[in-house]
Amino acid sequence: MAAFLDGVLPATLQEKIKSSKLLVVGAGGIGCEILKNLVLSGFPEIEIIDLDTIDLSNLNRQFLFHREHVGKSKSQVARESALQFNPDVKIKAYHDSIMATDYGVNFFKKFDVVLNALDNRAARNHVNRMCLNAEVPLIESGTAGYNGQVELIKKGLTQCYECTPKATQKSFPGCTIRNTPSEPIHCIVWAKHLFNQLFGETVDDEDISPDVADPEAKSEVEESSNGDGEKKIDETVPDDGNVVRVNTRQWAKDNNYDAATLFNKFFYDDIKYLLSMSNLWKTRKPPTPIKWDSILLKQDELDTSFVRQYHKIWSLAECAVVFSDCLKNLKVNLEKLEEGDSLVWDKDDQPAMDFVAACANIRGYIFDILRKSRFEVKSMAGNIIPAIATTNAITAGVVVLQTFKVLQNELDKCKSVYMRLRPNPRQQLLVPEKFLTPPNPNCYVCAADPAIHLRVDTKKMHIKEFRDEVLIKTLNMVNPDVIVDAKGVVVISSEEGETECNEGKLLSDMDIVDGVLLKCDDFFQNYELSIIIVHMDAERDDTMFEVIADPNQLKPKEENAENVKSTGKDNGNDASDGPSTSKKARINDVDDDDDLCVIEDDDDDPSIPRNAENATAEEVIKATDKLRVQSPEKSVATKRKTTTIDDDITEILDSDDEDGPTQSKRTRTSEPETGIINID
Ligand SMILES: Nc1ncnc2c1ncn2[C@@H]1O[C@H](COP(=O)(O)OP(=O)(O)OP(=O)(O)O)[C@@H](O)[C@H]1O
Ligand SMILES: [Zn+2]
Repeated sequence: MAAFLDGVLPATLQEKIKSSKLLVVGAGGIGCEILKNLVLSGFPEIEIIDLDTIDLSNLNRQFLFHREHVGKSKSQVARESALQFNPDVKIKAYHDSIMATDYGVNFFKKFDVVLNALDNRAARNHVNRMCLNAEVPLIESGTAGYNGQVELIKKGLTQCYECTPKATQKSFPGCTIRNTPSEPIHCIVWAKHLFNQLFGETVDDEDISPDVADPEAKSEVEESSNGDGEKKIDETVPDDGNVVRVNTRQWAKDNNYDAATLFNKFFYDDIKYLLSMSNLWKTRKPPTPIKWDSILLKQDELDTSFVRQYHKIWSLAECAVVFSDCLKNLKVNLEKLEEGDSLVWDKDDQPAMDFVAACANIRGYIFDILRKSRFEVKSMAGNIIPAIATTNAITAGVVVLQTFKVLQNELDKCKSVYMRLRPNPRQQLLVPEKFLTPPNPNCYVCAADPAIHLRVDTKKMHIKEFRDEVLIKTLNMVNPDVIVDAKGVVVISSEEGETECNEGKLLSDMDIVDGVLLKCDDFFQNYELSIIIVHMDAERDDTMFEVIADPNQLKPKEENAENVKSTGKDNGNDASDGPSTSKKARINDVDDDDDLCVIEDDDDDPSIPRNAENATAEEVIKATDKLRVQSPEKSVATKRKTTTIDDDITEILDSDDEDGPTQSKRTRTSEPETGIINID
């Protein structure tokens, strides 16, 4: 084996390698490369886990997989392919989620090093906690287009994955999505919401009907709204004034998902209603409602080969054909499921993707917004930064080099490394961090006695929401137990059914009010957290809750807002204070499935140093936080509801920095990056 030839690796390292056992988490773009490197480096015992099967779109960069493997388990095929390089290696493959309860702390303790090659935060957070508990060094990695990052996470020595706040999801005001779209991405988000309303898991914040509570239109619609300012999609049939109160899915089912009926509802009736909100159109171009019949004739003349021309911008009639076909297919797919189950939108699912491309473009025609090809819509809707095979390969190479250092106990040399597109003035493409970043004493995961403040309207939040949205979705617990500290009352139990009766209660019903201390415990993650409740009276559209890790952040709302305004920064973003920026969430924000996204320049973000020469060491640390960054600024100006599309990334800028990586937080654009690998 090449790596064991004398002179390739030092003899001492060879010895360490021979007696080590590694876990690779994820067998995708980076994971496959890592596995290949490990096998070629002579590692004798490797375990690899991945929950997914191989997709056609993986083949352009995941070289352990070939066409005949499509549909098969990633981890198992990766194992088989890697064994061809070296049949003597013992590789154990698991086709499973690393978050499954089978993989507890003892499972992690078996390994000398864990190598993460994941694509989502939930799993990254979880592995972070398990490795901290098991006291196993974790090498965390990620790529975004041409940028990549590798870092060591070692309990007590370095920052953990959750020491600094994560990137916030790019969010759009709900009214923009529902009433006044102006960019293709607004139409795409709306179309994804429509998919969920009709076929997926429905989420209140993903309503697609006109929003009469839009502050801009408020005065004129106040009288006509139903008191709470909301106007449900299903309540509007303006032509005949007949208000039908059923939910969207039920309404579509009752109409047998008839293309003409649905089309007229979403693209004619609702648009007519929007037009009636005349305030909205005083400074904007009004939309043009479209009737199904008006495009029907043109549909018959179509040559349907356009459907697979992914770079073509479909005409209105073509969109209507796709809309109609997808409705039929998706309806069949939905009917195959058990009653109550729903479809999950997936960019790689043909009808789901086609549906979103067609609906987004129809809305584009209505609002005179630039139309996009299916290829572009896929890129934007799937939050894809094209994965670059070479970045993955380089990143995986660095992961294995870091593994060597860990095995040789040279932890001080394991500084984070950033991959960049062009060399810096020092001719570096791989830019090392200057020092190991120490743990954050306020981290709500790796600090000695982690505690957070939770600002919440205790009279509005139910126990179930508290568990699902705060503990599971935001704080990443898997199966929490919660007791009121002073009284020992069990609020949430991890035992099934034990506290079901509490789920519908409000926090205040259970005496969880301002100042109360809750003890939360996730047995599986071996994670204990104290939560101190801070009551706030939430107004409509206010943030549902705020997680505050740094008590200094616990200032009156107005004061905080002022700070944000006056400095132009979110004051809590100081990495030295850790996840001090409050983590804010609305009930039903979309989940952050992927750490990568479609990007756009965000040159105005003043909190990001452009040039390391001008940046203090802290600023550089702050800016070089990997694929996780800052919480959102408190929105002081807007009362509009927001909706989100997936994540944000931190990207290394090609600046003239002398000293190290400078990163810029980027957000999405309508234009894919250059150098795209065709994802279809
Ligand atoms: N909880 C988890 N347990 C195990 N594996 C996971 C978990 N979450 C994600 N993964 C795996 O991590 C891998 C990440 O690889 P990568 O980023 O290349 O994604 P991909 O799905 O292969 O590609 P793409 O998302 O670009 O289509 C995927 O194979 C994914 O299945
Ligand atoms: Zn931490």
